[in-house]
Amino acid sequence: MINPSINYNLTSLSSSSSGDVAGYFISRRLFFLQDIQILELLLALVVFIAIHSLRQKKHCGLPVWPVLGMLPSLVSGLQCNMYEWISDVLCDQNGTFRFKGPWFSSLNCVVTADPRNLEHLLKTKFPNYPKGQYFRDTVGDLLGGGIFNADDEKWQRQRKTASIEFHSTKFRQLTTESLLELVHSRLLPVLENAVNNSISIDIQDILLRLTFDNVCMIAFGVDPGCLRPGLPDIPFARAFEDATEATVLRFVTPTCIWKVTRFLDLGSEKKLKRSIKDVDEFAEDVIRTRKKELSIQSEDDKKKQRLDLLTVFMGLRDENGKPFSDRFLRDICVNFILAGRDTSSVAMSWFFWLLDSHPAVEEKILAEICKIISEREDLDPKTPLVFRPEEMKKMDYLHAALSEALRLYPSVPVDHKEVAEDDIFPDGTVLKKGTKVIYAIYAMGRMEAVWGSDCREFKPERWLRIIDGRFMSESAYKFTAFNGGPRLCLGKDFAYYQMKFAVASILYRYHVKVVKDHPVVPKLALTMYMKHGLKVNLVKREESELQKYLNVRLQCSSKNGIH
Ligand code: HEM
Repeated sequence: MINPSINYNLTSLSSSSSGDVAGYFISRRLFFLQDIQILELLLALVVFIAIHSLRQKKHCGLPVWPVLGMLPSLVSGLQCNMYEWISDVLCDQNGTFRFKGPWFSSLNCVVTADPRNLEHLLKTKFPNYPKGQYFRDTVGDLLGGGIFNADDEKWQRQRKTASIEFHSTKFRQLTTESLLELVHSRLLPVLENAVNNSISIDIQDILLRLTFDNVCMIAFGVDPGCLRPGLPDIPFARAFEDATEATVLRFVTPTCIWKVTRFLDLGSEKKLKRSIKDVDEFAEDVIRTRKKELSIQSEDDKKKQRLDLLTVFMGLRDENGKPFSDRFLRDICVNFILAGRDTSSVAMSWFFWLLDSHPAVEEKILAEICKIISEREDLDPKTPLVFRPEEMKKMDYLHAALSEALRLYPSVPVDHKEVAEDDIFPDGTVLKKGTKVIYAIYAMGRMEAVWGSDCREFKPERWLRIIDGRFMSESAYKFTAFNGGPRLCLGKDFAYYQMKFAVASILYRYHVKVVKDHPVVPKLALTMYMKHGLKVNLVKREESELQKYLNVRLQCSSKNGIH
């Protein structure tokens, strides 16, 4: 901007100093200053017009910059909470927008949170929306040909076999028994130790250890012991975590760059290579040992003893009638560990965080638990309380509260598909072959159009039938935390069972109080971890507190606690 006072002085000085050398120089200097100011003004104007004209190119409400596309908006979204940023844009754009990334990146995609589009891509036109080559390339080093990363027949074969296994009575028995053992002989003692020593704990870390031990039992039939006293550092668990973190980085790095870095064995690619090597060594060791064990067992023993996925797949043949390769067996197990490890534990962490600020919900959960156990005919107050499978089924309010936590904080916040042939979404979005489609599960929970004006509130009641208070499920295309259609989460029932069992066992014994001012933000990862974990203090429940809910008197053998 021109300063008007200088302009005024300029005119008066130049006119009053004609013939005066000093005045001449002064006036020249001031003219020079004026020239500079005009130049500055022109320059500012050019920059302003350039910026303005570039910014004028808006698409879906977001500025599109030359070369960079919408990247600057994404980067500013990343500074705060990326999932909130996506939610805001989607709410603004009625549920779908097209993201234009830099020309050199792989970020161009269509982002949607419209249930009609989700039903279309997950069910109606399922074959037209595979995981695709981009996803396979990006996660291939870690996941290989496992279920998460496979399409078509390769996926179908694994899905079918695993589905039969997951729904078999024996398998359910194995998983419930191993969970019971882990909760009662590892989780609760670790929590009790924290209470007795008055120490805060990171409950997300504890729950991750619980589900890691549990899923390794299911997948490999081995117990890594992450939740043993002292919470030891388990190299396999660490390698697994490092490998998933480094893999996620590939999604936000241009493909050509991470491929060159991988070739040169630098940075996160070096870390990825090393951690995958450690994961592979662990898997190879387990596979070798299992093969040896099976080779010296009779057929009858084999059937009786092991029900883990590794043993099941070892007994099968591929499409050529040959046993599966060790590499493929490794891929199957690694994929199941990824599927079952973080998802349930982060869901429980967000649940405990929400509960901390919703005491009325905690009261209702407690009332429900107590009502259920008071119906036991053989309730023995002297023995530690272990919830029974049939009791878990009756916990409708807890089921609703966990679903509500998952609606607001889905363990998989965004998911990905690729368009196989040109298509049009029900909302009219045109999709060219090869387009990447991101479905924003986190954003869906925040869309008024989907959940109503109270969508951001934590209200388990929205999941209950008014007439009898029983749990009421929702369409998988509106509540997509477990995916939907043919690729619906295979572990959904088990996950609910596991979460209800662990949460009920904890809440019955302790108040879980989040440490004051503990920062809670999601981490950018495949699964929605809390970036700083969840620091909590546990407070033992008094017997008198539960008395108001129980019809029967609980006599605790310990002084003031609940078994
Ligand atoms: C709260 C817990 C869980 C949540 C929110 C959850 C969510 C999901 C989601 C969103 C998918 C789709 C992923 C994709 O295709 O990109 C999925 C798939 C899958 N989940 Fe879960 N999951 C949970 C727990 C589990 C557990 C405990 C297991 C097994 C032990 C499991 C096994 C699987 C498998 C095998 C698939 C792949 C299905 C397929 O592609 O056909 N999940 N899950």
